[in-house]
Amino acid sequence: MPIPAIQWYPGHIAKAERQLQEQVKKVDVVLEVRDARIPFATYHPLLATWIGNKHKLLIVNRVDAIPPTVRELWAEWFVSQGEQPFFANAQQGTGVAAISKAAQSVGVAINQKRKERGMLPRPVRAVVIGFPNVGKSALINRLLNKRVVESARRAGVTKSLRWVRISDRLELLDAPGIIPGRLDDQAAAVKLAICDDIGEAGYDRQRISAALIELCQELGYVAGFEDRYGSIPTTLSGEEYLHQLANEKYRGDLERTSHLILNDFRTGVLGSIPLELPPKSNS
Ligand SMILES: Nc1nc2c(ncn2[C@@H]2O[C@H](COP(=O)(O)OP(=O)(O)OP(=O)(O)O)[C@@H](O)[C@H]2O)c(=O)[nH]1
Repeated sequence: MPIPAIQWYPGHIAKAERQLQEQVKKVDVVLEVRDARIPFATYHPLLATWIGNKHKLLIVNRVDAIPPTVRELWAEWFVSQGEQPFFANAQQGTGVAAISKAAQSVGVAINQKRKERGMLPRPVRAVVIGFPNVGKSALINRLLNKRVVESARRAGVTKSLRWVRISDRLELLDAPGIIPGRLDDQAAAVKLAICDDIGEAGYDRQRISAALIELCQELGYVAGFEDRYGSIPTTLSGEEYLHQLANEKYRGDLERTSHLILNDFRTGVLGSIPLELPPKSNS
């Protein structure tokens, strides 16, 4: 498969990294959101350095977009790595109460220390961070129980910092921290593009939809293609299938067909499709 041309802007990345680090500095606990379809591609290798020894909660969002069996595999794998993941559907609010509770419980230890120093208790401070489009704003809205942060299918812009109180024990930065894309990993970048986590201007739609087809072949999630388009991309390459479908549906219009496939994947029309699976354990 040819390597798709993802374009990056180093200046923007440096600025986003600085902003994120500023936000992290101001809080006690970081709520890191990843996309359940691509938990690895929505992880940034420098994140641990940025977070330092602050508390972190790992939120695997869009759990509705993967099959329950795959969710279980990820749960086991994260636990084997010493992480305690919280699975959520921030759009519907599923799993959000447990996240709020876990964030508030971080405050217990903090206030115990404050008490020992003769200080009054204060709410624990948190920030939601993650790659674009993973569901940060939707999670913030659910935590706040109201719609104050704009949540939309597009790349976001961080606004000025403001605290919002969730309870007398928890305060949240109202602007999510955006983790900038990864320059160094093309395979991850392709998955981010497939999942709409990179602005459309940054990639070639035909190549990305061909890559999606091949990932579905590799992982064995092609049944939805048959239901939707009447054929399964088994023996064809991603590009060949794209051409075949374009000829059948849109008189060879590859752009339109690519748009259709990507949109069908993103909206779940092709079914629950994970684009990554956890590594198999050796035991
Ligand atoms: N199916 C599903 N959709 C979700 C979920 N969480 C968020 N979404 C949708 O995904 C889209 C992006 O969500 P946002 O909350 O705007 O994502 P974000 O991370 O704040 O995005 P940026 O502002 O680009 O950084 C919206 O259309 C949400 O409704 C989820 O758990 N499941």
